[in-house]
Amino acid sequence: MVAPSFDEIRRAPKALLHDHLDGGLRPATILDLAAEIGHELPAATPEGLGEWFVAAADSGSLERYLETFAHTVAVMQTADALHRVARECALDLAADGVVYAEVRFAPEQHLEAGLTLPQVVEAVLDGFRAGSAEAAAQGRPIRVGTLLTAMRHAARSMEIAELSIRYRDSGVVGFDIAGAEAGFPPTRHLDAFEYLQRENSHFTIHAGEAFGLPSIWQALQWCGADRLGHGVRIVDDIAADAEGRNSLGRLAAYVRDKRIPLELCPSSNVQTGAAPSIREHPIGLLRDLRFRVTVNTDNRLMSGTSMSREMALLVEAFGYGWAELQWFTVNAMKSAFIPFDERLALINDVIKPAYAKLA
Ligand SMILES: O=c1[nH]cnc2c1ncn2[C@@H]1O[C@H](CO)[C@@H](O)[C@H]1O
Ligand SMILES: [Zn+2]
Repeated sequence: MVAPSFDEIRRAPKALLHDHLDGGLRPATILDLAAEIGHELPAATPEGLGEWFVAAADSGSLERYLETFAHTVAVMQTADALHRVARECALDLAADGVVYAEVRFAPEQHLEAGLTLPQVVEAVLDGFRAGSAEAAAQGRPIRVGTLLTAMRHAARSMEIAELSIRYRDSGVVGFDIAGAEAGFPPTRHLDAFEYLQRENSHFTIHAGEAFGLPSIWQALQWCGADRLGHGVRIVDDIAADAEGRNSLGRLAAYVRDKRIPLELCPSSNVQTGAAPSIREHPIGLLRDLRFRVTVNTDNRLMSGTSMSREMALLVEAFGYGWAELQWFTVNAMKSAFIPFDERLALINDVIKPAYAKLA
């Protein structure tokens, strides 16, 4: 078997469930926007700035990794800036061969210059629409769904959940909580999750990244999350016996039995210290055990990565071929928050025919 090359992976259709809008700006755009508002940056060229983000995020701790977002959030405070960033996000993902993406951001972080929450959401949704239309015109169709994130240390999750329902027919497909995990358990936002369940809505929760099993357990069994953002620490509930057979604890078994999607983000996990290296990333074990594994970018800017690069890293580390790459892609599509018939159409009309040709 010849390993899929980077160029081939770029051409293959890919599905992405976990990507932060404020973690994926083009460095040149940050420079432009910062100049307009007089925001001081740690580097003066696109190359230098890109390298700075990766180096600063390469910190071994989620808290320090998150500090780098101060610079991206600072330049995303006007409707024009939000529109530009969202438009470029759709174009960049489409250029990388992503055909379906759920992109998330926290509206509450974009109010510093006087925008209201609805204005923030509308600017981003418009930007995604514009970028997707341009990408389609260039022969690279992409469907972008938006997830609204509430910051777990703050107290606006109910408001943001309501916002996600208000815009559910205009491009918002779900809800999430993000930010530092230790000390901010999912149940802090239980009222928001219960509200969303009553609204028949979908949500994912960042859990099991910088904190372990209790966070995953709460996200699923108290809050009712449809998917786990990262969820990588579920391996703490898997043990190998003397013969090397893996046995699953009750929580890990539940996650696998219920086909709970894991939004794994290999490079990001190495940077925050959630995994020692790509080669030692639990994705290898979780795939072997047939958990519903998906591959994601998390923050393309902070990790200097793309969907194609994450897949290429896995091909290199684990010897994966087209069968595995198709499996990751179909898993993601099955786990998407858009309606079932639309997921099926992408799987059957776009993804499977393309991988059949590549294999
Ligand atoms: O991997 C992550 N874990 C937890 N929080 C994150 C991660 N990546 C980004 N954010 C946080 O989510 C906010 C909204 O997009 C970002 O501003 C960042 O603070
Ligand atoms: Zn994330």
